[in-house]
Amino acid sequence: MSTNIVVPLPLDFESVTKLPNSHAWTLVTTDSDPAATPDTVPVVDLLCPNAASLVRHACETCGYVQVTNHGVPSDLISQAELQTGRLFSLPTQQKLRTVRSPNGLTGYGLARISPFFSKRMWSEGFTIAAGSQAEHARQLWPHDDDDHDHRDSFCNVMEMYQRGMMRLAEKMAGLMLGSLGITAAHEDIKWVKPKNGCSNNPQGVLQLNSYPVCPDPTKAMGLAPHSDSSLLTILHQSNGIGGLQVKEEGIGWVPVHPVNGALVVFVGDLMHILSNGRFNNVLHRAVVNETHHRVSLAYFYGPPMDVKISPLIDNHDHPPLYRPVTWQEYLDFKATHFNEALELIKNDVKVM
Ligand SMILES: O=C(O)CCC(=O)C(=O)O
Ligand SMILES: [Fe+2]
Repeated sequence: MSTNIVVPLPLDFESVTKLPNSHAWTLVTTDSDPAATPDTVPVVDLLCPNAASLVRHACETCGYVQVTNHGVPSDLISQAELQTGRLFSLPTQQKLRTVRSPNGLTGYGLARISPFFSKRMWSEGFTIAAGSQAEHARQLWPHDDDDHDHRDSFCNVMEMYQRGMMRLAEKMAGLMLGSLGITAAHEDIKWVKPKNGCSNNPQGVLQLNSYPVCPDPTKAMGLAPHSDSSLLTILHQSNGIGGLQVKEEGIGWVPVHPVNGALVVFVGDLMHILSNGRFNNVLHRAVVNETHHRVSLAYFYGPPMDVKISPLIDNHDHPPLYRPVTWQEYLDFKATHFNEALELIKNDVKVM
């Protein structure tokens, strides 16, 4: 006898004209001041000679930075956004062929953080990892010649996009760590620049997010507040359609407006650990709107699964704040404890 575990599915957004109670949150727009502006708008040109120190400052204060001259062709980014929009505009039944299994990583489904909230989010997601786009594309477009075209273009673009993201993620990891005086020669982070043929490679997961037009955005939540479990995350958001917000100390929720040609890079929880708490793993969320379908592409970059991450800046003044943890162990922790996960791996630092 088999037990069927019911996977909660995203809403069929097109079929609803009113916000269902299941998706009605309190305190969504009332807890953010629409006029709030960030203290600084951290935009860094990666070709600028002092990019490293600007990135360090942004990571220590804001916990994110918008980077320009990042080396990922704008045409590739537009193609990836186009393919993402096309994927989410498929009929629900078609998307459901790739539904993520209860313990699975890839495919179509609700935001992974959904179980921690009693209300549903106004979004749907599609996760790609370790070449999973090929299998999912076959499920999405199983038939004729037209399908072949869709399948090939989806796979090619997503493959190239992930390659571009991995290169940029390696560059950003090197820049962030280098800005703290930790170079790739450091034994503990040799994996950032693996040698050819090395099996111990950093990992990347591509999360495509879709936020459909919403009948009542003041009560809906696109993606609830969270920090990312990665080392760093590279986010592309639709041009001209805002929705991303970050929590700023003493100010509250402030919008991160898309900057033309820029990609947003977030400090993830693991980078916060590596930097011994110096880099701010900023809380962020996405809100929705009444007129535009918004998509975002988040690339989560992390260490090889079996590598222990521990604070690399430890001296007498700053003893290590956290215990060593692998990405997998941390993800398991986060899956149980969500935003409390970091607190729970803290070392008992004695204050003298
Ligand atoms: O859509 C956005 O702007 C945010 C997405 C995000 O934070 C995530 O996927 O982790
Ligand atoms: Fe995020």
